[in-house]
Amino acid sequence: MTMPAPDAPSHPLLQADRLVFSHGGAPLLQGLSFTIGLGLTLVRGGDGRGKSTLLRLIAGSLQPAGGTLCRHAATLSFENPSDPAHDQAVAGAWLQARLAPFPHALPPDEVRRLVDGFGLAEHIDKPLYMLSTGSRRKVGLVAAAASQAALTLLDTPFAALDGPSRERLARLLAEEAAGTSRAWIIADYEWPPGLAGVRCAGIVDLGD
Ligand SMILES: Nc1ncnc2c1ncn2[C@@H]1O[C@H](COP(=O)(O)OP(=O)(O)OP(=O)(O)O)[C@@H](O)[C@H]1O
Repeated sequence: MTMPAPDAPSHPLLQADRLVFSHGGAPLLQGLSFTIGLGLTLVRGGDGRGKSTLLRLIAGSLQPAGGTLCRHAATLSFENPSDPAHDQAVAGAWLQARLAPFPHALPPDEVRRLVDGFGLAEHIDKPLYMLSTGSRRKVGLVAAAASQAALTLLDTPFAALDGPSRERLARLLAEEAAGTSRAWIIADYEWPPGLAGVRCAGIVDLGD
């Protein structure tokens, strides 16, 4: 089921038309259509309804079996620092490498402010395998925020965060919700409580 965005986006950055996808068994997504514009869009759904799969389809790491996905965004950020393949990378160097392809990424002093804001200063010189799950996720959030990507995908972004980092993330996303340059897709079970009162530009509902 897809709920229409509250307002049709005036700058569609992504259009999905009758998407079909299966991991091999019964179809997980069948005839899913939606449009994503600027601000924050929620991809919501219960356990196993395909939220993460849809993000991977949008990112292009999976291909739909049917339908079309048209991305108009020039740049896309979808970070997964928890991937064991990144274990040996030093957090600061990993961040730098992740930001390198983004032409409008924040300058180093602003990245540093984000690192400090998420309480990561003491971890920035450590390899990722030494960081807690939450800290690894925060490094990914800093990369996503600092990329200034036109389209940014976040999978359950508040999960495993400490209180101050949840607040920092909520502030960041609240600012982005009011912004006019970036689209963010947040996959989660519901609109995160930390974003209560923040404008949701649209909902793609995968059901319960
Ligand atoms: N690589 C894969 N191969 C086979 N099945 C998969 C694969 N990835 C996910 N699935 C299955 O597809 C379904 C959707 O998974 P997905 O992770 O996209 O859902 P989700 O909504 O993000 O779930 P959750 O919120 O529980 O993480 C689940 O039943 C999952 O087990």
